[in-house]
Amino acid sequence: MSSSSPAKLPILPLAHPSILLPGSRITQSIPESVAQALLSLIESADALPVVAAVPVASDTSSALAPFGCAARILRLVRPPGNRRNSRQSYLLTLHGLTRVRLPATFTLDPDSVLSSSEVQYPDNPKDAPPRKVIETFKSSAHRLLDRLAQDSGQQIRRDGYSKISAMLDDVTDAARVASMADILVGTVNASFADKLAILSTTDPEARLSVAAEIFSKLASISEVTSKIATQVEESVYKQQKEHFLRQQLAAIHKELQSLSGPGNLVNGQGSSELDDDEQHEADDLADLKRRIEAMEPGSEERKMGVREWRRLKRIPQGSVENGVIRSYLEWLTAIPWPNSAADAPRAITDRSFLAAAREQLDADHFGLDKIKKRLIEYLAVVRLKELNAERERRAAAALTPPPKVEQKPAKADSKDGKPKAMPPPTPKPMRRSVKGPILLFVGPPGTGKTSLGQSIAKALDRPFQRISLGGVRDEGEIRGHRRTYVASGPGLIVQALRKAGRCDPVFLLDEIDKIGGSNFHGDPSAALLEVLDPEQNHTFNDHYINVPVDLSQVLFICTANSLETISGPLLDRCEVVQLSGYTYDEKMHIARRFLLPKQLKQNGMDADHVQITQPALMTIATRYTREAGVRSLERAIGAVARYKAVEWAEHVDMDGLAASSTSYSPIVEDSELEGILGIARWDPEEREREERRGVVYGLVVMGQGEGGILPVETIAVPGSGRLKLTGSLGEVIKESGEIALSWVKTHAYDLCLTETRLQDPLKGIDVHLHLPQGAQKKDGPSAGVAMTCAFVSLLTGARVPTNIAMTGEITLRGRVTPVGGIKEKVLGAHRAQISKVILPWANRKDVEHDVAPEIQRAMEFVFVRTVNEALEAAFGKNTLVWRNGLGGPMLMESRL
Ligand SMILES: Nc1ncnc2c1ncn2[C@@H]1O[C@H](COP(=O)(O)OP(=O)(O)OP(=O)(O)O)[C@@H](O)[C@H]1O
Repeated sequence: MSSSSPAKLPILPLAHPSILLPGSRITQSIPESVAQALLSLIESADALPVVAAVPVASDTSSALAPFGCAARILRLVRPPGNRRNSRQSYLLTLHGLTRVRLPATFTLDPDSVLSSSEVQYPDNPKDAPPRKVIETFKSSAHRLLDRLAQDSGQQIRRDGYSKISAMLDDVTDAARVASMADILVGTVNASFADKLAILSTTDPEARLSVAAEIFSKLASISEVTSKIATQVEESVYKQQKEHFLRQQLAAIHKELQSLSGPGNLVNGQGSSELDDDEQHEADDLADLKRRIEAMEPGSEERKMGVREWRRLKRIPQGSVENGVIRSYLEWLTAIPWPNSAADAPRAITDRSFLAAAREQLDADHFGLDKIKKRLIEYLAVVRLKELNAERERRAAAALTPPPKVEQKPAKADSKDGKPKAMPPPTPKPMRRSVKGPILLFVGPPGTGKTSLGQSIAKALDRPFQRISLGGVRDEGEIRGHRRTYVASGPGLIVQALRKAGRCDPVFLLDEIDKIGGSNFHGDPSAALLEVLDPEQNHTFNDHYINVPVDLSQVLFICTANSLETISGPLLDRCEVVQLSGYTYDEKMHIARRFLLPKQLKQNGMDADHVQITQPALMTIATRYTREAGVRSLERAIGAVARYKAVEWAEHVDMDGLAASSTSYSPIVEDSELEGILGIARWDPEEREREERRGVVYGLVVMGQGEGGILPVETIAVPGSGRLKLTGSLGEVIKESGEIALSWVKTHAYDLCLTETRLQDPLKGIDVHLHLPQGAQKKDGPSAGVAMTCAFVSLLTGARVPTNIAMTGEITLRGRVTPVGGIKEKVLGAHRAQISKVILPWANRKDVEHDVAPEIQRAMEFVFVRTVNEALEAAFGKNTLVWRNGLGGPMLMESRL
């Protein structure tokens, strides 16, 4: 850059941030002293005078910028008369001509007004700026002008920007394009710094580049600003619209309410507490927020809660999605998470805990000594683990330094939903590991499985929840359904956890033998496996909640009626505790001590109002019910109590309370039972048990785990020696039938059924074997002895007395092998008033250990090793005719 043609011009400082560019105009107010100096300049000059308008470089000092603009004075306006003395009262309009440079040595004299100084006019270079630079400049200028035209609300402004745009196109002279840059930068809303940069750039090519940059920057800012403005506008519009519609809705409701008459108005003011739902809504939301804030900082559940809370805030109220998120958050915050305050430890560590637990079990249940012993062992293990965990916790607490006093508690999320910075987390207390093995109570209905579970919960002082799994076919019932499903919700486990309100309850998983296996709804028993597995259940995944739920503190107890349908892996995780049913003696005690008082209380009576005699109670147990447990017995006692309640109420109503109660007798005699409970279901003489050829009684355990007797019926029909089996028999029991018949055929000659050893005893006949009680599926190896006896009875004509029942399996060689369920079977036989039981020799120990002494005394047990011994025990000594060693028949006493 070269400088030439120095000239002397009066220097006019422009107050910051005013700046004048060549080709532009500016109007400024100036103090009177400056105006006077300018006026004298105007008067002394021939034409309109020129001054150098120099900007003040910053607002902090009065130093001038090194460049200014030579400007012609266009106008100087004197203020009206009354304001003549005020400062800055003159208005000066200047027109910028060309840029000037102040000498480096120039300093402004504060005392002189409008001092003159030498200035230099920078030379224009000979070469015009290159085309490319001009193109870039023009396109960025067009982009900015278009943007400004778009953004401006007034038509006149839009027209102005379009005209400038057209003018720019018209300028083809490369030398003039640089002055266009000055004019445009002066026109658009460029900053002081940008304008100063343009003023200080004397080289036209460089000036075009700087101007292009400024235009691009301004266009981008304008674009972003207008985008944000549109977004804000849209959201405000949406909110306004929603608010407006809600107002309208409220108004419509109000109108409708007033139309439906004053009957609906409460307090005569036309509004009820039901209308005040906005307040409730706000309260509910505040409550929800509080509960999210109370969650453990940094935990998965809290993160999920915060995320969903933010979504809830974004979604308009009343929408379906809003409801879905609300109910999800209700669930999420209602689950007792491990840190929840309700998680109070209890006196399990007390020295008296086990004694108290024993008392509790005795107070709730009669008998069941072995089971109670097992439960006390179980509780002792739970207690020991708790004590160990406690000790470890203390040791860990002693090692970790105490938290600093100034540390503030975890702060809630801020109003805008953004989590505030968390203080460093305090060390987490170690999780208590109070797990014992998972108990599985197996036994017939009504034997106290559920109530034992309740007693354990009471002893541990933990909430008890019963989860019924009978008939659960869908995995979703255990694990919950994903939120994408309509009306989805959490599964049974999470529901129970919420009801329990603590994270360490006792859960009784009832009837796990009735849970469905794998099907197209998933595999519920596989889901149960995850629940019960201590390795996995600290991160149980409920599909609805979708945050790992810790079940490691939950004590699980399962119940089942039989073990047969429980899947192997599930059984593997449980420790089986067998309950077998009660003897009549035990039932009498349970009825007197527990069932009768309970039923009297439930029916508003007491022991003075109803007294059931011992024979009457025995009759209820033996003739009105015949079950392993005591549920029907309890029901029957309840029916007696209700009957007496009606009698008592009628008596009181008629005679008044003061009247003598001679007409009302609290005693319930044996003879009255038929009038109260109807005809007894079971006949004491067991008439239906007829002693017949080909029929014997076997012993079975039914599907519910209940023991009983089962007739084995056989008949001979014309045929060709085949065996026909009916009665819903399984494979194993069918095989028992085949083996029994083969044994009889092999020994037909010895039993004098045939003349020669090779003769078939079934010549011309088929044997049909039937096990009645039709619909029940029967299987299992225990009917071999009974079937053999039935075949022998059929073919020889000898009969087995009906007071005899038998169980045991046989081999082809005629040995009797042991079977299971002896206790249940013997109890069932006792209930059915069987007096003699034939059992395998190997089951002797089971009877000695498991069968109550009073039953052992009341019944005769015959233990047999071979089929021959069994036949002798069944038919009686010397009843059957056995061929003697010489081949002739050995005549014996016959019952034919
Ligand atoms: N040994 C007992 N002492 C006192 N009451 C008992 C005893 N056994 C059972 N009961 C009572 O019998 C009733 C039925 O018992 P419970 O409901 O526990 O049976 P359950 O074995 O769970 O039956 P289900 O297999 O059908 O679920 C309860 O009222 C219970 O208190």
